[in-house]
Amino acid sequence: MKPMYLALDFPDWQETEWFIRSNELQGVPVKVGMELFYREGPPVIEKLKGDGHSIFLDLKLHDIPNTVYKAMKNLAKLGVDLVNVHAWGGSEMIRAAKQGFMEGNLEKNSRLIAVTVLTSMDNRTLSEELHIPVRAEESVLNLAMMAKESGADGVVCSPWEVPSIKKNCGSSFYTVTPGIRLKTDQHQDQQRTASPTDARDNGADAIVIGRSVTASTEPKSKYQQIIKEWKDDDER
Ligand SMILES: O=C(O)c1cc(=O)[nH]c(=O)n1[C@@H]1O[C@H](COP(=O)(O)O)[C@@H](O)[C@H]1O
Repeated sequence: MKPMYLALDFPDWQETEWFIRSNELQGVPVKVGMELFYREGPPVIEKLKGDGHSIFLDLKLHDIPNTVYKAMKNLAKLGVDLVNVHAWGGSEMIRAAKQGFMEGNLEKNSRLIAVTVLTSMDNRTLSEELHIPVRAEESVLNLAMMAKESGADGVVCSPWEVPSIKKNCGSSFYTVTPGIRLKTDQHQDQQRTASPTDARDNGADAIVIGRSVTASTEPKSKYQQIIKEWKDDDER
């Protein structure tokens, strides 16, 4: 089954562990982001791996190529499924990240992916604030093609951009889609949102789900509801 990564956006390990255990989510695929990693560091990855979780380590590296190369070499040694950089760091930075990733990577099945346009941004953010003269879909596709050319194994994008990425970058180019919300959910700071069904129907390879589950009054049943929508018909 295609993975659904649960975003463990919690302040520390204690709260994370409590949430996983009390909702019987032991062993599900998880995403570790800046909040948890900056507090707990690499040991949190070892703990989660020891508990059987596959991991998307989301630290979105974005710096000069040499710094990203060295940082990625260290991150790759943690042996996670997915690790990411910002595509806006440019082709040279992504190539450097790939070099570090390959030198440090002990798990041959892991992937380096590039974040295109954050799902919290819309066309207005791009045009009015960042002075980018193209719409989000076009910017995402340009970044995806550049990332592929530079050695990335896939991208982070919204589900709506997956079909054009697959068409232009090939079906094996991996697409991970956050900004997932059920129709009745709050969108919070997300702009380019989609439902798990939309993500599935658009051909996303993995989804990321956070607050719709973690901030829910009934996280366990919400998780089950979302994963049911995400599964292919023949897996139901
Ligand atoms: O790289 C990411 O994971 C990411 C990229 C992006 O464009 N948008 C995005 O929301 N994310 C992450 O995906 C998660 C989404 O969380 P929720 O909005 O709570 O579902 C957060 O941990 C974000 O940091």
